[in-house]
Amino acid sequence: MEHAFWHERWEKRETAFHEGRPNALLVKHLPVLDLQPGSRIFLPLCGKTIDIHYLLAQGMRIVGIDLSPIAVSDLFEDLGLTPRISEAGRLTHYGAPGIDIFLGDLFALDRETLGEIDAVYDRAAIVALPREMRAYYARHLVDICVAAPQLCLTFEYDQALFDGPPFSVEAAEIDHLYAATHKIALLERGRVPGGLKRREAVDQAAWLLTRR
Ligand SMILES: C[S@@+](CC[C@H](N)C(=O)[O-])C[C@H]1O[C@@H](n2cnc3c(N)ncnc32)[C@H](O)[C@@H]1O
Repeated sequence: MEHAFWHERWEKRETAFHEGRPNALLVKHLPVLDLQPGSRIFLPLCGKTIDIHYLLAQGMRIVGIDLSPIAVSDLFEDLGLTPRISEAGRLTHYGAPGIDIFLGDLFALDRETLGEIDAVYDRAAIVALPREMRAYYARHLVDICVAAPQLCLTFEYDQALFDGPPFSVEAAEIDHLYAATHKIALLERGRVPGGLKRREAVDQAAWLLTRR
């Protein structure tokens, strides 16, 4: 999607993707990432997700990136933290103890700026992007995230039923995008409780991607 699309969503507060509680699949499957307190976990396209509050409460350190200044300032306000704000090349860095958030385009985030990470958590990130951008997204993550394992959550439904985002990302696409670099394990697949956009026939899947 164009940047303007997302800026407009945040300005109009059309943020139905934002969950009011920690994501159930994250809570269930976080242990597979085998992280320790102090581990640094990267959330691409992080918005102001409550999952960040949850991961901080587990003792994790967070690094995230989002395009929207509204999302980033809401996130720090919700956390009750006052960030230190500085330039980081084409991005702006918002930092507080245990948390680094970059404001700007994921594709402008390089490996050095991201720093060392222990895991990647993709929730509502790959599914937020149209098909042609997903290949670019996956290649970029592989490039900047080096050997970190990834917990990736996807939706699967008949794309003819409605337009994304969120888009349907089927198992074959995960395989196509990541099989060359990662071992891929399906942790769980099941119906999305309540469906999506008033459609019931939507599944969600949780994938563990570990670097070969
Ligand atoms: C569907 S929302 C998901 C947010 C969050 N992961 C969550 O679970 O609530 C997608 C987010 O990606 C951000 N975004 C879209 N394209 C981006 C890009 N190229 N770089 C950084 N952030 C982007 C949007 O501003 C939006 O907050």
